[in-house]
Amino acid sequence: MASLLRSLSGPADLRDLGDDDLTHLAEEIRELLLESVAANGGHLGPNLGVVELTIALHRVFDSPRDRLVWDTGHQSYVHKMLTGRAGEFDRLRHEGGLSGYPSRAESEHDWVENSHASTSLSYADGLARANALTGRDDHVVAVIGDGALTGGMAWEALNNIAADQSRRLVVVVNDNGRSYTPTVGGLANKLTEIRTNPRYEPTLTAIRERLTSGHRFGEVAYEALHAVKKGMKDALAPQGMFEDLGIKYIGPVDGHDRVAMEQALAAAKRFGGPVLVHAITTKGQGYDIAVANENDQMHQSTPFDRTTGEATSVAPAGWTSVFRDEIVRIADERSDVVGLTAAMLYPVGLDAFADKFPDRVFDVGIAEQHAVTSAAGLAMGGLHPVVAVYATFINRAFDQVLLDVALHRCGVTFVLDRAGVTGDDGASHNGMWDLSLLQLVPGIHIAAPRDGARLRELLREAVAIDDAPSVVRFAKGPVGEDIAAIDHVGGVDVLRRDAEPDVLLVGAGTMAAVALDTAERLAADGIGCTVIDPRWIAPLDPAVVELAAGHRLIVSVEDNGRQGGVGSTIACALLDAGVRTPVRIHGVDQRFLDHAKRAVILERQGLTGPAIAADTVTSLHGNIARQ
Ligand SMILES: Cc1ncc(C[n+]2csc(CCOP(=O)(O)OP(=O)(O)O)c2C)c(N)n1
Ligand SMILES: CC(=O)[C@@H](O)[C@H](O)COP(=O)(O)O
Ligand SMILES: [Mg+2]
Repeated sequence: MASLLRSLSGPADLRDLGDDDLTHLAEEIRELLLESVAANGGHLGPNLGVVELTIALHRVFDSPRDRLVWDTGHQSYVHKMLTGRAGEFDRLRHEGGLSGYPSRAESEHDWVENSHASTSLSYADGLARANALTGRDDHVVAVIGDGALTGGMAWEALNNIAADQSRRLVVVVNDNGRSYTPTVGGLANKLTEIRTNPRYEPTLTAIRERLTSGHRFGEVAYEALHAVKKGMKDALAPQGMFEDLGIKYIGPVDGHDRVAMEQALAAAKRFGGPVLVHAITTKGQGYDIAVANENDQMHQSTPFDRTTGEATSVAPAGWTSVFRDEIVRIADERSDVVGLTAAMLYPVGLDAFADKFPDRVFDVGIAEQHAVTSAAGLAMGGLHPVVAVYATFINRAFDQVLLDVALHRCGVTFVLDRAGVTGDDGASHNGMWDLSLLQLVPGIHIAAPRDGARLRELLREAVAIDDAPSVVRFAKGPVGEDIAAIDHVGGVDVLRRDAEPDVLLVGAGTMAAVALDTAERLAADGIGCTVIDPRWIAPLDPAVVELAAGHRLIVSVEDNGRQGGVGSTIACALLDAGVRTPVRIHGVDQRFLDHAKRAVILERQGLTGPAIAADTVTSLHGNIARQ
């Protein structure tokens, strides 16, 4: 790591640095970002885009007295470097190393760990109210991206923030025009209009040329004009949207011009009421390969080669690619099928569908609640929507699934990618709640495919359901080899059947492979098993209860929280049927998991063949002893 960055112990040290040092510091920060993300993976584009903005923030405001809240938090690496953690970036996103998001355990400068977008303004509203009520005259600053600003919560918060003109609350909109892909919607269009106002640039250039043509004074005069640059933008690019709300607007400001940013932030700080600073930045700034990357400007990178920007290891085909291909085949056959994404067209695999049928895939911005209820409207209008989101993000749209889709018996299919433990992105990104939440929804159909073949089958079965919500959920990462069934009982696939089996192993989704591995290990101990994959978690197939009755122990395995998951459902069904076979439920502990690789967390959680086999032997002997 370079020297100046190493010399900083905290944000206060920034205030003694001169312009040249600060310019050099920005270069060192970009070098460390490239070095650490190339080695470890992470959010390169977003962080390269906020280097000057973050330096300016920490020079104008006094963290942690002044609270700085980062929306989504994926763009907080620079903040971490400037708050004493630059030396830890060699272990970025490593287990026990630096988290890729703010972390209260890491620093007093960090406030919000939740990586779900559009929450920062609500936190800021609460913090500012608390300051007012407790007599603190400190500032609250929320940094929110243009993408996160398309989330409904952000506007609920702005409505409240604007209600009280006495609160010292600064909203910094980091407007780079992108979520992963370009940000969409009317708001985005307005921001783009402000950002690219044709009248502003030529006028400013003309003034710059006139002032600096040939004499020294001109340069000084132009520099002095620097501070009023924003005023000219106000005049030339009217900013009514926010000021009509009652929030003072400052900008647009060049987010890579640290001096301009500091002047705008200082003006905002002096303002003493709710104020919005509109910073214009470029995602990937300083690394041309990122800036030029059309898909996502290296929003989220796996380890890569800095000279080419190419991933250093090519991951095997993942679940998403199976979905990406099959949904296009389905769309070919069914013109009523449409797709919805919440600003994640490529990550959820709807890009091929959108390429072939651009009028049938809708990007609604980071607005999952809207996506779900809009899908209900699409279904009422005679279409069959497929809403593709990461499993953890469906949490915030639970009420919409329950009362906008299911209550009206709308045929909407939810494809939940990244279901189960994801690992690297910390507690709020694990998809460990969807089975527990969605099994509460009356009439819902939930499928958990065990392999690519089953994903294709179950996706087709799901889109054929036109009178209820259907869900297909699958994990992050590579999809294993297809696992053929050797028999079927009702709608349940039998994957293994030993002679005189003692144990019924129920493997849900990706855990079917773990269940088979467990059975192999138990067989070596002379314990026979039947291994089944229910395919549909909800409604639970009665065959599971029938099969359970013929065994001495039921062992369920799932990549979901234990509370209210598959195992709970099976145990409840056995109780209801008066089947007294004991049940062992293997799932994810119901707690927030620190970041680590998915495989490491699954191992820690005992969701492996060896661990489950050992527990089964103990339980079986225990049960034999009790009977
Ligand atoms: C509720 C929710 N949905 C989706 C995501 C996935 N996601 C993470 S960052 C991001 C784009 C954020 O764009 P923006 O707010 O403009 O920040 P930028 O990356 O451009 O700095 C998305 C969609 C999320 N974190 N939270
Ligand atoms: C913050 C953000 O962008 C997350 O959505 C995360 O990066 C997803 O990562 P994966 O797409 O690698 O699961
Ligand atoms: Mg953005």
